[in-house]
Amino acid sequence: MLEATGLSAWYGEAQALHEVDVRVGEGEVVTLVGRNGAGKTTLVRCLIGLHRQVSGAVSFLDRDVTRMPAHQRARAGMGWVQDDRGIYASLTVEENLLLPPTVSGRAWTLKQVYEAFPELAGRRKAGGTTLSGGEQQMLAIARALRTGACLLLMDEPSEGLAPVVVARIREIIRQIKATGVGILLIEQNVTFAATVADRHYLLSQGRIVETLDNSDFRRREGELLKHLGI
Ligand SMILES: Nc1ncnc2c1ncn2[C@@H]1O[C@H](COP(=O)(O)OP(=O)(O)OP(=O)(O)O)[C@@H](O)[C@H]1O
Repeated sequence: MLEATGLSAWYGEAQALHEVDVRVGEGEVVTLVGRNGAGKTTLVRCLIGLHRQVSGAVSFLDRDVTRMPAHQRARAGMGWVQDDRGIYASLTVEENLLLPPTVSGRAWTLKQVYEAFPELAGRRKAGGTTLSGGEQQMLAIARALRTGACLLLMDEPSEGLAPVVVARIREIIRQIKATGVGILLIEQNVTFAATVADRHYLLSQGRIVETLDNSDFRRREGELLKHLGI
């Protein structure tokens, strides 16, 4: 559903991505793994249309979106789950859930959200920022699903969460995958990545240095941890 070919990106004169190719299929979970500064965030920003100093091509659902601005890519079905979670502090959980525009017929209803995220159902009248980190992460994911996005791009969904909450996020990702939504995760937590994804791209200095299916990734988990320093 998403395919980028020969993506290069710059910040002024400094090149941050070099001829990167990535692909995410329907119902596929793919991670971008690499050290700080490897280019993971830049790559996702290029895919969703937020970084414009770029060359190469991006296609989404068989449409060339290379020149499409970010808001149109969102309308076409790309859902961005940011690392700061982007929750509106002055709104309740339910108001946060009612806010996103619907972009497709697969948009989750409030009922579906509350069934899949009982944690949010219990907190529907609570202010957005009174939530725990895990609940905020769930709200950010649920909001993207409310739009009907068919591809979710997530920035380190496991970051800063207790192991029991990380396990819950893993469960949620699997549940979303089962609906056919494609998921691209920036993930520094190799162990989490290995338990949730089908495929992994290793980035180093703005280049994809390896593409691994999950069995190879798991087999090399120790080595990857050591060599990547992540
Ligand atoms: N706004 C910016 N201006 C100039 N250079 C930038 C900017 N943002 C990122 N860079 C540079 O681009 C390169 C890739 O950074 P990027 O943030 O994409 O990496 P990352 O893998 O996401 O790292 P992190 O995990 O720390 O977010 C780095 O060399 C970084 O210094």
